[in-house]
Amino acid sequence: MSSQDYDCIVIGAGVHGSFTAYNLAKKNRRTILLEQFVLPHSRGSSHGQTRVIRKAYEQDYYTQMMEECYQLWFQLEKEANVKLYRRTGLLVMGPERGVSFPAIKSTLQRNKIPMMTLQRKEFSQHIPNVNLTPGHEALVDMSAGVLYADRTLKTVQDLFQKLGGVIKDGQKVIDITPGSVVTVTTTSGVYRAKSLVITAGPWANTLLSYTGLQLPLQVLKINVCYWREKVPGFYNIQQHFPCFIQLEPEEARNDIYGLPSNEYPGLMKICYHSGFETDPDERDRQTDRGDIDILQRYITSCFPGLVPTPAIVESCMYTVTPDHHFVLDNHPTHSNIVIGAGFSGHGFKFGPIVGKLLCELSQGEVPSYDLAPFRIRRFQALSKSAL
Ligand SMILES: Cc1cc2nc3c(=O)[nH]c(=O)nc-3n(C[C@H](O)[C@H](O)[C@H](O)COP(=O)(O)OP(=O)(O)OC[C@H]3O[C@@H](n4cnc5c(N)ncnc54)[C@H](O)[C@@H]3O)c2cc1C
Ligand SMILES: O=C(O)[C@@H]1CCCC=N1
Repeated sequence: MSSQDYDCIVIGAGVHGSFTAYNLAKKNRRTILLEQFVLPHSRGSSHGQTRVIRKAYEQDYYTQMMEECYQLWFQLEKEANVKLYRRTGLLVMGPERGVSFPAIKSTLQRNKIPMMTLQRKEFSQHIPNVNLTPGHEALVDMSAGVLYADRTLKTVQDLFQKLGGVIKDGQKVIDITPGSVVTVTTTSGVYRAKSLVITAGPWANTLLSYTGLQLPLQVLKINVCYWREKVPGFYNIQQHFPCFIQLEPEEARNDIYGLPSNEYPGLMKICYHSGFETDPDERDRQTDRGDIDILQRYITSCFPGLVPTPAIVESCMYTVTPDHHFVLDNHPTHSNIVIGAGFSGHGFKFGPIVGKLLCELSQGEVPSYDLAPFRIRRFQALSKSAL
C-alpha cells in the first residue's frame, strides 16, 4: 500500500472527471485521477465513438453555457491538434402544439443562435428520406454536430498527464474519509488531498455512501442501436445528413435521437432517450428491449430508408435526476468534497465547462455560472443524509 498527498483527488475518469482533472492540472494543482477499470473501458457512460453537441435546449442556461463550451472544444482541438467536432446541424422535430418544440425554438431565437425553420412543404427538399409526423414542426440548429467521444477522453487524459497529472487506473475506490484532509482508499493505495471531486457516473451513490449522502439518482441501461441503410449513403455524414431529435408528445415522455451514419459503414445510430433500471455492476443482466420495439415502429414510419431491425446493439448507462438537470455542487456537509453527477443522458457536450466549474468549486472559487439549477438542495426531501 502506498500513501501519497495531492492538492486534489478526482474519482472517475469518464468525460467529467477527465476534464476536471485537466482543469486542475492547468492551474498547477497536484492532481490524481483514480479509475476503477483499466483505461480505456466501456463500462460507464462516456465510451463509444460519438455524441451529439447542440445549443438547442429548452432552458436558456444550457444554451448560454454551450456558447462558451463550443469555444472550449475548439481550443482543445487546437491545443491537442486533433479533430473532436464535426458540424452536421441538428434537425429538431416535434409536435407544434407541445411544450418542448416551441420552447426550444424560442430559446434559440431569444439567444440569437443560428437556426432554420423548415416548413412542411420544403422539409422533404432539405431532408430527403425522412417523413415528418403529421402535426409536427421542424427546425435546424445550424452549429450542432458530432463529438468524437473516445478520442476526446484520450486527448484530455493525455493532456492532463503532459501537465504532470497522475492517472491510476485499475484502482477501485473502496473508502473515503472526509476531513480537512480527505483520505481515499483504493484496492491498491491510500491517497490524501485537500479536496476531492467525485465524478463516478452511475456509481455516484456508491461513492457518496462513504460520505453519508445519497442523491435521488436512477441508473438506466441504454440500448445503443445501429440501423442499416437500405441504400448505402442515404443517411451518411458525408452526404450532410444531420443529427436529429424527435420530440415526442409530453405524455409519451421519451424522445428519440439519432446521428448520421459515420462510426460503422452504412449504419445509422438511432436510440431511445431512456432505458431500464440497472445496477451498474450488473449492467449486462438487464436485458429488457422494449425500447427497441418503439424504435422499430418509429423507423418504419419515419426513416423508410433504414432496415427496421437493429444491426448492432451496444450498451451504455444514464444516471438520471428527477428533473433531468445535472448535480454540480459542494457536498452539503464536507465543503471540500465536490460532486458532479446525474448528467441524465445529455452531459457529454458540457464536458469542458463542467470540468471548469467542478475545478472552480473544488478550489473555493466563485463559479463562472449561476449553479442554482444544479444544486443538491433542490431535491430537499428527496436526498437522504445519514449524517
Ligand atoms: C447511449 C448514450 C448516448 C448519449 N448521448 C449523448 C449525446 O449525444 N450528447 C451528450 O451531450 N451526452 C450524451 N450522453 C450522456 C453522456 O455521455 C454522459 O452524461 C457522460 O458521459 C457522463 O459522464 P461521467 O463522467 O459523469 O460518467 P462516466 O463516464 O460513467 O464516468 C464515471 C467513471 O467513474 C468510474 N468510477 C466509478 N466508481 C469508481 C470507483 N469506486 N473507483 C474508481 N473509479 C470509479 C467509472 O468506472 C467511470 O469510468 C449519452 C450517454 C449515453 C449512455
Ligand atoms: O444530449 C444530446 O444531445 C443527446 C441527444 C438527445 C438526447 C440525449 N442525448
